[in-house]
Amino acid sequence: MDKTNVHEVRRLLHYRELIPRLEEALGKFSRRDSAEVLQPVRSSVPLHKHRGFMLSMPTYMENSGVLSTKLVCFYNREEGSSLPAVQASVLLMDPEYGNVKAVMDGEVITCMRTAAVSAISTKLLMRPEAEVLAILGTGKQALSHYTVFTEMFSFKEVRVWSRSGQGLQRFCQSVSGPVTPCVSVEEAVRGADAIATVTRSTEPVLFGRWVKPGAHVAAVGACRPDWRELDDALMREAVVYVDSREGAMSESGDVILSGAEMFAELGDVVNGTKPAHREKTTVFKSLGMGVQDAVSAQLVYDKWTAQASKQ
Ligand SMILES: NC(=O)C1=CN([C@@H]2O[C@H](COP(=O)(O)OP(=O)(O)OC[C@H]3O[C@@H](n4cnc5c(N)ncnc54)[C@H](O)[C@@H]3O)[C@@H](O)[C@H]2O)C=CC1
Ligand SMILES: O=C([O-])C1=[NH+]CCC1
Repeated sequence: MDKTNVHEVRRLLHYRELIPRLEEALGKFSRRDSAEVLQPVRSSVPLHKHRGFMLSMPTYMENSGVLSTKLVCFYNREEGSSLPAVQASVLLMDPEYGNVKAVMDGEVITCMRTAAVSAISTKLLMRPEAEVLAILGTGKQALSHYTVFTEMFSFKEVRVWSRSGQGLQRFCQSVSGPVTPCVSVEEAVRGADAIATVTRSTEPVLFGRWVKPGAHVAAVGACRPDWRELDDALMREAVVYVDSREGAMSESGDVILSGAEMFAELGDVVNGTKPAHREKTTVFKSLGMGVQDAVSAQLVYDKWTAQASKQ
């Protein structure tokens, strides 16, 4: 991917503009009004030789005139591999003519929209008196989650854990605010009010017995039907919210293998059709949706064309 494109997307995309658009898009998606959002469950092609998957994520928003698809490859790389875990491109098309209007880098979009949606779940489901955030993992998603969570909330402490000491050190050096490095998951999450799991693990790393009652967990990794980040106890005890019921039923190992009940989509809470159980332990199981990429890419495109027309 052309680096100028990556920098351009990073320059144009800001959480303060992105978050309200994503919140609105989640609400539209959960209304299942096909003129608002048409988003089939994404298709996935295994890349066995390379321990990866390619996802194709088409989305049409008829009322908004947005037609897009994201192509994203993600990999279960060996620890220490210098190859990226996620690579993506987003295509924006004209729905009337079918021509491609823009092809843009999808890596920044994926990092930012995923973290922004976790921040929305946390805003809606975390207890108001929350003080401690724990982040499990120290990769790209961990960084975007740190950025948006510290921008949006005033945590007294942000704890971070990685299974790699080097990764933990790199993370602590690269963030601009305070952070407490932790040597174990238990140390990081005991007493935490909000927990973001952003690892490439395929086995549970977060166990219910360590989680403070009433905490909110934004679970971002484990995007395959046989991959886990959370254990059965946590999934069964918590009130579980998802981005898409259909998506979670086909892709989330944490949902499918635990047999946990999905209480609501996040969009249902945005729409006020399902309650936000802030008083209980809550899990938001994030898998990522095409509509999140569509509104992010449209925002980049609108800002880019507005700036270009002034020059
Ligand atoms: N829900 C969503 O919308 C999205 C989810 N993802 C998923 O989020 C996760 C993180 O993505 P990135 O930050 O881009 O990856 P990354 O490769 O930059 O970071 C992964 C982190 O997980 C850690 N890790 C790897 N294997 C582990 C294991 N077995 N146990 C514990 N930690 C382990 C690494 O040390 C690193 O800190 C991936 O699973 C990815 O597929 C990525 C994009 C969107
Ligand atoms: O929505 C997304 O872009 C992804 N979900 C899992 C890996 C990438």
